[in-house]
Amino acid sequence: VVGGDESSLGEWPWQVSMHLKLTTRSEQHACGGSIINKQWMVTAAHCVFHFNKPSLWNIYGGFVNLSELNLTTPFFEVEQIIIHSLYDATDISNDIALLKLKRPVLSTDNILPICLPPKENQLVIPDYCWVTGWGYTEETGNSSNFLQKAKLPILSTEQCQTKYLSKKIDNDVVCAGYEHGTIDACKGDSGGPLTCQIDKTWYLIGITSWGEGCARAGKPGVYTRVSSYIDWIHEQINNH
Ligand SMILES: COC(=O)Nc1ccc(-c2nc(CNC(=O)CCc3cc(Cl)ccc3N3C=NNN3)[nH]c2Cl)cc1
Repeated sequence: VVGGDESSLGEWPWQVSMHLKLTTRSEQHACGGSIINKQWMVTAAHCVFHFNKPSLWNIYGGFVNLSELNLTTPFFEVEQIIIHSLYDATDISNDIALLKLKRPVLSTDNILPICLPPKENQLVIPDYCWVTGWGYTEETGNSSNFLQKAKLPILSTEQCQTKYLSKKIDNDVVCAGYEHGTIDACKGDSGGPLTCQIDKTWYLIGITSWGEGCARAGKPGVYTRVSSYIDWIHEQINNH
């Protein structure tokens, strides 16, 4: 996250770090993700598309400081990876995937699921929501040790389309960002949550997906709109 602030433990208890095992003894934060119930988490399809073997991933939750993780830190193992069948890497559409964890997550103060929104736009999305992650803090920077958070204005689909004239911006994505840029998600944040507090409840409104650079003026972040995939999510969870 560019232009964000450090989060405190327990502030975003659904946020997980997905570590990709590069060799038997080395792994690295690759993407964010969100816990949605005891045994399932949601991330971006592009995070797992080329790495769709469950044994490649270690999932860490309940922490904010990446540098405190070591090879003795407990992690969740992945049982199954379900990538949306209509995910298209060329236009990054349907950028959503579900991971079933091998064992149920025991909720603690620092590990709790985020609510899924109702399908389609039954909820009124507030003017501002929050993006969180351990991604780069500058476009040409590096990832953050501490989980970052940033509040961003939500754009209408029409507004967002005017920012990306060469792309197709439809109602399956939601855009967030200031006209002047400055604050945005960045490399390493993808798969993580865009969350909004509505009537005291936090909802997973978006999944960090793509943008043109990070925090550039007139180039908002583009997030998979979770409310467009609620039927798909429930179908997968009930059938696997
Ligand atoms: C110590 O461990 C590490 O350093 N690990 C580590 C892990 C992952 C990556 C990494 N991840 C990606 C996938 N894309 C994103 O994460 C955000 C895309 C995105 C979304 C929005 Cl909404 C807005 C802007 C952007 N945007 C555009 N340009 N840049 N960002 N690319 C790379 Cl590189 C790099 C290093």
